[in-house]
Amino acid sequence: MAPIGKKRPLPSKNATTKARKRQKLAGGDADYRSTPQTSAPATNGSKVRLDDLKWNEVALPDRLDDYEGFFGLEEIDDVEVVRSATDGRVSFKTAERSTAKPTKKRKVSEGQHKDSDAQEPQPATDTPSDGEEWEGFGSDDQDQAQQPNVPVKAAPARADKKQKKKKEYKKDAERANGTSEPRDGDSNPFAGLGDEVQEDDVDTSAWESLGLSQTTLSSLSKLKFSRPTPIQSAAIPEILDGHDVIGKASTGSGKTLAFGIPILEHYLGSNPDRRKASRVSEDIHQPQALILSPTRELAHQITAHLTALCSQGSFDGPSIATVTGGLSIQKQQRLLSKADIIIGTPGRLWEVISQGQGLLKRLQKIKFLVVDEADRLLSEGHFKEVEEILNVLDKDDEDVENEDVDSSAEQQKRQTLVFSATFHKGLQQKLAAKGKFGGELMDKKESMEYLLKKLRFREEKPKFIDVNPVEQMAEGLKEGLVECSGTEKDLYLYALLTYHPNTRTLVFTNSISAVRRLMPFLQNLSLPALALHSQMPQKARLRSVEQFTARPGSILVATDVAARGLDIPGVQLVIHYHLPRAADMYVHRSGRTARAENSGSSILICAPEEVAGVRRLVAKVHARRGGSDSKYFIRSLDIDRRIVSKLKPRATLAKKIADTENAKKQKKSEDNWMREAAEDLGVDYDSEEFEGDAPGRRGRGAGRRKAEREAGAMSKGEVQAMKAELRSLLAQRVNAGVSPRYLTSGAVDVDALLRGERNGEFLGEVGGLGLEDGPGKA
Ligand SMILES: Nc1ncnc2c1ncn2[C@@H]1O[C@H](COP(=O)(O)OP(=O)(O)OP(=O)(O)O)[C@@H](O)[C@H]1O
Repeated sequence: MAPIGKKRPLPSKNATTKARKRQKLAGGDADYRSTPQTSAPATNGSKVRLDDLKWNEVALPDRLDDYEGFFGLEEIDDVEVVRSATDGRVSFKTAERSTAKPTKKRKVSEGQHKDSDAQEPQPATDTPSDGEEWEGFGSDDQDQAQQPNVPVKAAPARADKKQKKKKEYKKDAERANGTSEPRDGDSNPFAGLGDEVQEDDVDTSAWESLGLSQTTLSSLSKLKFSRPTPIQSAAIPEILDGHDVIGKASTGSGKTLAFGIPILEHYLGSNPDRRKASRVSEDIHQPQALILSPTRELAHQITAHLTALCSQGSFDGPSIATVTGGLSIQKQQRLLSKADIIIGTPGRLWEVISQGQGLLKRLQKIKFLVVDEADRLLSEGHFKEVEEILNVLDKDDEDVENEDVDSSAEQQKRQTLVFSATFHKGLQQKLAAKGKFGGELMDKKESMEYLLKKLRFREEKPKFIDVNPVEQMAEGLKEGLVECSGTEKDLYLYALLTYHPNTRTLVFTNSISAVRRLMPFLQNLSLPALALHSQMPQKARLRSVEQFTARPGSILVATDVAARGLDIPGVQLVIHYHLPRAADMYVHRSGRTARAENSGSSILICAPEEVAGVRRLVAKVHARRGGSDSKYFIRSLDIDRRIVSKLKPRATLAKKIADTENAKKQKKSEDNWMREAAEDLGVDYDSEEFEGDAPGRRGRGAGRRKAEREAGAMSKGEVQAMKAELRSLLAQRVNAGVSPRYLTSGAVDVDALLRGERNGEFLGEVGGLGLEDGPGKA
């Protein structure tokens, strides 16, 4: 039998019904009435009052919503439920000796609370008639009650442990909030000095000058964030003072909490009784903040960061709705109806707003509008949707359906927070002009100035905070480039990955087709590669990020959809397989490593003809930091070509297998498409006739087509033979020819490499990148 469960008491709805029940009970036929009503220990097998049983709160995963109404569910061990044969009423017998203890809450079984759940706490010493309205299970509860004498299953020990831990958290937070009962010795002003800091907590005195609440400090302490980052120190007080803020700080420097903490503070301030607020209200919420993100993954990540911050304390945190494409719109709409904070990508957000359902009106009353990765959101690509969202946020009264909002007054209240690690030149200049945008700019619809104007800062001069005007790359980042011919990029990628076994690596390409091509290539070489690009189904995208986060040595091959904002701990290496198209993108891609004061490496793979351009691009990024006279020169990594040549046969074979399989897949889907088209037209389709080298069909791409055809024409047996050959190559040791260090199974034999010898010999001279210290140390 399942443990008996009951819900956290809800407020009484009907006092009259309650009184009626009492009367009925006074008539005296409920079994509990025969239970001795004392706090003395119940003896083995004795009947006990429901309230006197040892209820344990069921541990549920930490989350912010109410877990489908199951928060407060309690269960109990070692109790027998006995149903009377005469009147069907049930009573409870403790299977073992237990001490009845008074409880503060009413103990109500699910489905039974409608009248009784608002009763005042009843001590165990109450007389039977005092406030007892438990009537036993009614006939609706046949499943549970029809089986007398079935022992209740023991609650898992893990739940007890978690429960204990939760209580500790709660106590800490209550102390932090000043809401707990005074502890022994609290009357002594020095009593706290001797207290040991909880194992889970860190000293947060460095945050104190920012004027945060004890609740937030307690959460930060539990997150082990002992001090604010520079952008947090600079931005939080300004935001708390009600200013619009434009914040610029390098990648991985904590910008999310720079706006997240003030939003939490606002939430705490406007909901002094958080428990009540979230329990009682079934009403549609008024969201307080709207956070715009350029990518779905970043939106989910911001949600995760804010959830982590809000789930540390004892308060009921804000309800957060993440509104991104690719996931159920209905579910998101449901979440939106009770959201305090909305985080979304412009496309889906616009779709939801356009469907009506009152979201628009509520969005017009938000207190914070956050534009994260602003230079991306305010540039082409997202321009249209952001513009539309900003338009409706500030729509004039007469334009809004059923509008009853004084929009200009509401706009005055909204704070606008704009954050990014990079601002393109135009945007930065405009932002530096601090909100002074002329009316004539309204004509230039496609201009950034127009959008900035649309942001409608509440102040003429938003606070512009640039914490790293001379340093936009993360401090712990090492940069280098590897030069190779254009046709050898795959081989050099393999060489770099081979040199960094068990290293969480992000490989950036400029196209989805490159991701699709590289995936089977790397997987054939037994490398743990995962894909991420915008044409993958959203669930697969999130799964890739999840697996990449969970598996320390994995490799994520991605387009620039992963370049911005993604905060995956322990990314040690970023490889630019294709060169970034712009300097800003180089900053963001490279910023996926060396985050939050960690170190990491960023390596560009370039063809000889690309080197000059790359040097210029990287110098441009660094020029901003060093002034005009200190030109940054990115180093070439001198890879040991002997090792690379030893890797070549396996790379070539892996590529051939991947190409063959791709070509076969492609041919199949093309064949299907052509056949269907032919059927529609009512003509015969002969693939060979169609593919023949008809005169005049030669030209651009003919060579590639021929190679694809050949690859696609390979028999299954031939592919199997290639796979067997690759397997045997991967199993062989690759002798460097200079010392006994070997590469096996697509990964470096780390033990051999680390046996007192410098790994630098593999890559040649790689000083400056830290690679000579061995894999994972970069
Ligand atoms: N005060 C702090 N102390 C220690 N770690 C922190 C602090 N604030 C944030 N972090 C952590 O630093 C990491 C990077 O933060 P975040 O993702 O906000 O960076 P970002 O500046 O937004 O980067 P990007 O520009 O790439 O989006 C996160 O893992 C976050 O949990």
